[in-house]
Amino acid sequence: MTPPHGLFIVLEGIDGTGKSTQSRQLAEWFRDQGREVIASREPTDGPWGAKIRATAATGRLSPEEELEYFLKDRREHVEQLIAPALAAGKVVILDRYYFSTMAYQGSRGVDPGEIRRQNEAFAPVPDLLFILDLDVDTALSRIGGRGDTANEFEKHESLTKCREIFLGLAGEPFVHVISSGDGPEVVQERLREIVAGVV
Ligand SMILES: Nc1ncnc2c1ncn2[C@@H]1O[C@H](COP(=O)(O)OP(=O)(O)OP(=O)(O)O)[C@@H](O)[C@H]1O
Ligand SMILES: Cc1cn([C@H]2C[C@H](O)[C@@H](COP(=O)(O)O)O2)c(=O)[nH]c1=O
Repeated sequence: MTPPHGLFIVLEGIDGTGKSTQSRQLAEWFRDQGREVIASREPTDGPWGAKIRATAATGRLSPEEELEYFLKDRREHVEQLIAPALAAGKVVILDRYYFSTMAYQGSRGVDPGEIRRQNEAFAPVPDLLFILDLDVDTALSRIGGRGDTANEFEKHESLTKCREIFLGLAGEPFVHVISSGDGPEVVQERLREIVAGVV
């Protein structure tokens, strides 16, 4: 029997907008419907992802070095997890992908269009991209409420630029900007309504 067509969903947005919360709930929803789901995140928990995460505390690399590390991490992620899962007809839900590279390394001066070109040379474009949108002050307060202190990637000025780059993607057919200012249940219902329209 031919497996169902894989479905590739990405959640993006600045730190604290609820990506991890929504990804978990969306994965649970699909599993309740009997679909096989691969939920993952970037930076990954692999060697390159670990190197990147370490810099959140020790101090960031140059924008160019960060870009190279994220590309290396993502190539492994696509080859080892994303592509095989989609080929097997699974649902893949990512908490961050190359649109974060466009936003975060773009906010440091690397051309977002060039970042997108380099990534789309090997990384599949998702079927759905949800951009969770929230003002920076509220996002940072949620990070504090989570018990974390803002790290080197979570500076107000850079997150403001990141948010602008994310919102610049609005209007593309696979992109949906979702305000995450409402409660998590309300946000999840909005995601499910859009997903239900394409599955
Ligand atoms: N809609 C919401 N309303 C209020 N609080 C929320 C909402 N969604 C998530 N939160 C809370 O905000 C904090 C950040 O949520 P979460 O970790 O899911 O965000 P994130 O986008 O994954 O953050 P990061 O990018 O830093 O990992 C958590 O404490 C979470 O419980
Ligand atoms: C994929 C990706 C991520 N980042 C940044 C964004 C975050 O501040 C950190 C860690 O991500 P998490 O959601 O807090 O786990 O990494 C980036 O700069 N570039 C990227 O491509």
